[in-house]
Amino acid sequence: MTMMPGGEMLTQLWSAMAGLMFICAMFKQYVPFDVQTHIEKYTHKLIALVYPYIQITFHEYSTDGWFERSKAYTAIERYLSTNSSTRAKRLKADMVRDSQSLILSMDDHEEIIDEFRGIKLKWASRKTSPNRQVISFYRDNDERMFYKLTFHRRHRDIVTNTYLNHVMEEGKAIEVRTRRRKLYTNNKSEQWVGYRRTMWSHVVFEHPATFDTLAMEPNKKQEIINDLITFTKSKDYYKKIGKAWKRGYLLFGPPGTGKSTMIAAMANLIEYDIYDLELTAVKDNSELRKLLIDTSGKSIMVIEDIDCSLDLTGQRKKKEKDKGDKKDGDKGNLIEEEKKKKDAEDSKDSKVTLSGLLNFIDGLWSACGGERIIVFTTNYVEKLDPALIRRGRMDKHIEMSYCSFEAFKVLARNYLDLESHDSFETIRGLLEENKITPADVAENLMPKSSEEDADTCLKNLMEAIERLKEEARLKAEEEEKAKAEEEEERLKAEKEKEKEKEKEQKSAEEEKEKKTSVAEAKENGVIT
Ligand SMILES: Nc1ncnc2c1ncn2[C@@H]1O[C@H](COP(=O)(O)OP(=O)(O)OP(=O)(O)O)[C@@H](O)[C@H]1O
Ligand SMILES: [Mg+2]
Repeated sequence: MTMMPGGEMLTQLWSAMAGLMFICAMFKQYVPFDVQTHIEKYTHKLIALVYPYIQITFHEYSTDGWFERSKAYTAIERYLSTNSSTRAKRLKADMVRDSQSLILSMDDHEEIIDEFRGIKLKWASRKTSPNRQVISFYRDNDERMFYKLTFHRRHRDIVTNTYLNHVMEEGKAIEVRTRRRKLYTNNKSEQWVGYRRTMWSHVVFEHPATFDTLAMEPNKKQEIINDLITFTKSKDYYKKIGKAWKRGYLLFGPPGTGKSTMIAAMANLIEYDIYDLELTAVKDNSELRKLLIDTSGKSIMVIEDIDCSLDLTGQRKKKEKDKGDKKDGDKGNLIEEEKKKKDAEDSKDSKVTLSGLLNFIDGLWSACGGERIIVFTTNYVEKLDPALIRRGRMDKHIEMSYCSFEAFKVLARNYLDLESHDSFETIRGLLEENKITPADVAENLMPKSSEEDADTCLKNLMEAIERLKEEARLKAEEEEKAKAEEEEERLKAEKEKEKEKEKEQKSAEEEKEKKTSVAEAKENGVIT
């Protein structure tokens, strides 16, 4: 046998390929289309007889031209991004929408071998050639990507029943880990976001609060962390007990005690999106349901100041009354008040009822969309209907209260990097005697200029607490005085009343006497 020189062999290969391509072109041009389809069909059947492999394709966009990127394709992309980045030689880097980091995936026409329970599976990334006869309104690039999975037919069952599920779950988990979380809020009407109409609009959620920075009793904090983590891992448990995978938290306490901060810390801990539901902007119960259906899993649904949004009887509250109630609360925040006033005006058009809200929390629809946490916040827990906050609806009631010494220590560590200080004991005493919110403590601990150091900030805090103490004393005195005055007024009024009564009695008696003497005179014949 004579060996062909390398160059000559290559030339022959090229000419053979060119010949094949020429035949293909002729075939496509001169053989009628239906004959071509027949020939293709039988060729596939013939190949299937001798070729022992099964192929599954996953297209990036579904073939009916719909614009949504296939969820399966996205999950596979993420799954392969961890596998392919170590094995494939050519990778493409992409900043995929909603992701916070670069995604490395197989480049076009690249292939990798994955292994699952000893089975080898081949993933290939391919591109369909553009169909020039179809005019696309949406995408300027008609090339469609797809993944092709090839495996031996004896593994059909394990691949279709187990492996593909594994790929989807892994892919989704990677997506959750790498995605940017979102903060949604509801609008008054639907609008286009990307390719679909929705009532939610969103921004990237970037709140820095964590449970480390949250000032609270350590035990209570740990209990909440454990509760949240257990919840996220309890899919099978909830299924077993036949309960929708959701959990309700009621956060209550005075303004500035960290309720909103806690929600941000929760979302950061379990990496969920937040849906901040503005109930006053929801037209009616059916719109509320629509909003619920339009949320994704792994989300925290928040309704802030629930007492201001819904009356217990199902009718909206008169804001003026509410405003009066809040006068003695220390929520002196004008902007907040303005906002709430506006909400109250808006709420006049809203017909969401208490039963609508209860349905929203644990009706049949509440189970759709995967795991969900519902959080209500309120400053006045006693005003809420017991039905709304009963266990099972709001599973965990968390009181956020005034700053304790333990909570202060967290703030001192965060704001001043202090673990201990001479003044801590004095501050402990002051905090035990006085009610000051963590928001006020935090404000005093924050240096206001570069000259202010930890000592100055702690001094500021102590002075602030002393001032508060003095204010509270004066307020108490004033209240006492007002009470005494009120009592005096009441006594005076009572006396007046008594006098009036006596007077009336006296005149009645006089009248009676007069009548009796007239009668007697008549009887004696003095008067006829
Ligand atoms: N427990 C806390 N830990 C850390 N920071 C806190 C805490 N409570 C309040 N703060 C600080 O005070 C600010 C206001 O707190 P936040 O908005 O969470 O209070 P809130 O309880 O939601 O009040 P409101 O009832 O008025 O909505 C926050 O920006 C945060 O910096
Ligand atoms: Mg708040």
